Amino acid sequence: MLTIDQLKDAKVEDLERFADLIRKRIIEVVSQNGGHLASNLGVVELTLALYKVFDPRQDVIVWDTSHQCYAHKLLTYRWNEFSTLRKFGGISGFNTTKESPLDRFGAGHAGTAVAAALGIEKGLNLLGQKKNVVVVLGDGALTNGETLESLNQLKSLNSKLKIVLNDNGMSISQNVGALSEAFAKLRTSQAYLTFKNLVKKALSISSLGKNLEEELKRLRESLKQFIQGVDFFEALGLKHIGPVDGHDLRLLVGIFERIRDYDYPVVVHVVTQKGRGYKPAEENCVFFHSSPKFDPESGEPVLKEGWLSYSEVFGETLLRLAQTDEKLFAITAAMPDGTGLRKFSESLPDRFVDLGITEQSCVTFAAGLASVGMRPVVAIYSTFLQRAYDQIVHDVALQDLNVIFAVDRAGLVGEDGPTHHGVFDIALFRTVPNSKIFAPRSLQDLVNVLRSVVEMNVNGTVAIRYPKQTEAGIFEELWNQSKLIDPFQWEIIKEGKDVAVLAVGTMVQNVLSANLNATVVHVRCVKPLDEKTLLRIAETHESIVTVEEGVINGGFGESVLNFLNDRGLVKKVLLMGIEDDFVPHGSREELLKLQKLDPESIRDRVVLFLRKEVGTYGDQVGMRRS
Ligand SMILES: Cc1ncc(C[n+]2csc(CCOP(=O)(O)OP(=O)(O)O)c2C)c(N)n1
Ligand SMILES: CC(=O)[C@@H](O)[C@H](O)COP(=O)(O)O
Ligand SMILES: [Mg+2]
Repeated sequence: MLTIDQLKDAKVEDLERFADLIRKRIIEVVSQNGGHLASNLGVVELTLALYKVFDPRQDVIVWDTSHQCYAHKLLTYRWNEFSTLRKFGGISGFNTTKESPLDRFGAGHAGTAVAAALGIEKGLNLLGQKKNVVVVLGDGALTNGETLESLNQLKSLNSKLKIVLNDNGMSISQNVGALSEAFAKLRTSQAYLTFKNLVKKALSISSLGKNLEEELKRLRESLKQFIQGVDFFEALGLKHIGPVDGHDLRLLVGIFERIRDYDYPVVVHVVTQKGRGYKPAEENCVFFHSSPKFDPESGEPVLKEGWLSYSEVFGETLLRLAQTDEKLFAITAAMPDGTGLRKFSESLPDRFVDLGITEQSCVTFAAGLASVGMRPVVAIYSTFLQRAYDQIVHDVALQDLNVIFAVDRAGLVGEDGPTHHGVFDIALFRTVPNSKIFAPRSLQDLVNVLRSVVEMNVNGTVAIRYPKQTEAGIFEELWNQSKLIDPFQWEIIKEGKDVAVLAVGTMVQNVLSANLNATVVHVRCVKPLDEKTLLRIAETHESIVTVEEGVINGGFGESVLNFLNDRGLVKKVLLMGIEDDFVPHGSREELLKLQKLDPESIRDRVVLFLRKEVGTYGDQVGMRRS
């Protein structure tokens, strides 16, 4: 066990031992629970040096995205509880103020730290509190629009932010874009290597009382002929130190000590290695970015053989379709692997882009492509697509453009928790005029829906949502058995008595497993409603239940209520979905149970609903909470 108190008392020579302890603990727990292994192993020295000099109890340290916060958590009094990382009721994989006041700003989405830190700094100044505000920012998050917008404001806001740029050359996969190329040149240049040694020398000189930054500046000037410099920071009015070795504890402590009292904004550009100190993660940091459980000895992951994710099936299907349809174009926001597009990117590189963590730009870029007749498919996780609401409305829908949104990780994602659950997309897309929302219920259904949308030219703003889930299957068989369907038509899977359950996508299986004597309908198309089928259901059933893995507010169930109300059809209706609250982290199964969306809960609730006389919407809301 190690705490910040021990760190404060330690000598710099002890820190290497501390780094070993922290790495061991991270590997031990992540191998059991899964988690963001590679990013966390890369920032162990950086965190130790930072917390040796700054103090998260006094200063404000804001971690961008915060997927790399494990060493921070361990040092800030969560060593033992860390064994519960990402488990239901346990420690979150991200910073959250609900867990500790030392997690100063909650996050999970990238690019928020600089803006938040600027606000914090401004607020503290107005409140007369003198504190250092420090941001730890990844090179991937640096290229995000929100980060760039905020960096552009540092000078005019008279900020004194200290920004530690953690440059490992990687986003989840290889970082992209011009800035990232410039950094790559800098990292590998002879100048950086020479500079590393000179910085060490400078530190020993500055201990004699000279100003480190002046010395570094002088050194940089003298190296200018070698350095293909990143003048970027200078243009933003930021002092810039580095690049420096982010695993050299003594060097980092020395630099942080010297910048602590600067009264102007400064960027310390540190170079780290993702996965550092654990060979399997060093060798495959993409896989170990967000790792499943693995054997700590061999690094072998625990995977289910013969199971396919919806993402893989989406990627394979799109590739097949694109091989014969030259208009199809795939776009990802820094997640070629997570979205299943890796193979597409390698097979059809001219019709694929990874634009980095720029969800908004991805959508408008797609709109641009569509405006000249291409057929773009934007694959983004549901939670990150929230960022691009205006682009969906203003750049795609209002312009009548044909863009397909592959909304991955729709529904509860499990261990990543509330920052990542994809529960708002139905409500989001429902508000967009003329949009279409599809929710396949199986891998085969996903292939059929995507094929049909593309081959039957379903136009406009089209969203296809699917979960973070694997199912047994072989892609070749899914493809060979695929067929064109009318994607707008609901499917009556089972005829029953008294009650009809309208289940969206993933919920079809749970409703079937609930084993109710009910009519079960697969709502393949959430919007527009299949009015013909809904009217028939309403004519033949007294009670209707809707079940969706998304928020009830603004969700599918509400559209059914509106439809019935508009036609004066008085029915008993129960809406099931995600309540008006954030859902914590835990396994998907645990969370579905918590939300009463597992088969047993669905069964109990429907039975109770049918027993009770419920005639008003208010009663139904009451019922949902019982
Ligand atoms: C808005 C948003 N888009 C995408 C992601 C997914 N994501 C999480 S971490 C990450 C890479 C971040 O790279 P970097 O900031 O360099 O951190 P590193 O993992 O390299 O330490 C991405 C793309 C996210 N969290 N938020
Ligand atoms: C921090 C972050 O946003 C990503 O790393 C995300 O956790 C990946 O999720 P998947 O593991 O579902 O791809
Ligand atoms: Mg990075």
